Amino acid sequence: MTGITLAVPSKGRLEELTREWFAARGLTISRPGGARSYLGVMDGEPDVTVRFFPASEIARELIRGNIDVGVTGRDLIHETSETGPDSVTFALPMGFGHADVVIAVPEAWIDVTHLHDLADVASDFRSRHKRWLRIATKYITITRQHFARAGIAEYRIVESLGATEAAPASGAADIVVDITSTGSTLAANGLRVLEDGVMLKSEANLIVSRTAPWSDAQRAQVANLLQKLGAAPA
Ligand SMILES: Nc1ncnc2c1ncn2[C@@H]1O[C@H](COP(=O)(O)OP(=O)(O)OP(=O)(O)O)[C@@H](O)[C@H]1O
Ligand SMILES: O=P(O)(O)OC[C@H]1O[C@H](OP(=O)(O)OP(=O)(O)O)[C@H](O)[C@@H]1O
Repeated sequence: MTGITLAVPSKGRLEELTREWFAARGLTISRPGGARSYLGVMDGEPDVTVRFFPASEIARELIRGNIDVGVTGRDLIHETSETGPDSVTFALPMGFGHADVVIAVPEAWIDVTHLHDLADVASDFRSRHKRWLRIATKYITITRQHFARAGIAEYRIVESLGATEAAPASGAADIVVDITSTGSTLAANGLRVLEDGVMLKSEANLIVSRTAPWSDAQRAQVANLLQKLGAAPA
């Protein structure tokens, strides 16, 4: 195997900003096969194969070592696996895709402002309502880790694949863990972030796999690409 793989987001909010970011650093990514093709080219860099993947798959494949360098949100590396952050190097924050993974409760819960209040609520649910506090989220790993560190065990996760913020109003869950940037989706759904409820601050990052089995030539190619992008060596 020669050459290295750079994976960039194929859709969504990170796609265009990623390509603009590379272009601003003199490395133009093109998609010769059109928007439905998953193979790209970096002009003037024959050693670099560009692949377009969904942001979450980029996180998974960097951790597995199937791609060498990738662009995705920090949140997705933490969420994909507990050991995700140890399996990669965050080489460069890219200055876009800023968002926080937060714990939010219904605005009506006026006495619940901090995580320790939530711990009390969780026990109350068990003793008074005879059921678990339900948390709607797609951030299962991050939620479990954070709640375990906070010593809260009395809850259940309701896995949500979209419109997470609607879950408390619809009765599908009591509170949510989700990503937010402007806060407008939470506000529109009558939810408020706990004062100590930011679990993770995320932004798009240039990320290098630590598990990819590189030859010396590939290691040099990765170093060369990082240097051109102004990133620290991996
Ligand atoms: N509102 C937001 N503002 C800024 N960045 C965000 C926001 N929501 C998500 N992100 C960042 O963008 C990443 C990808 O989100 P996005 O919803 O575009 O993913 P996707 O993989 O394209 O979509 P899908 O989840 O539908 O497959 C998130 O993991 C996060 O890092
Ligand atoms: O704080 P805000 O600026 O309101 O952004 C937060 C919203 O953005 C993301 O959703 P997205 O726009 O990707 O929609 P989706 O969940 O339907 O993919 C996220 O899941 C939140 O719902």
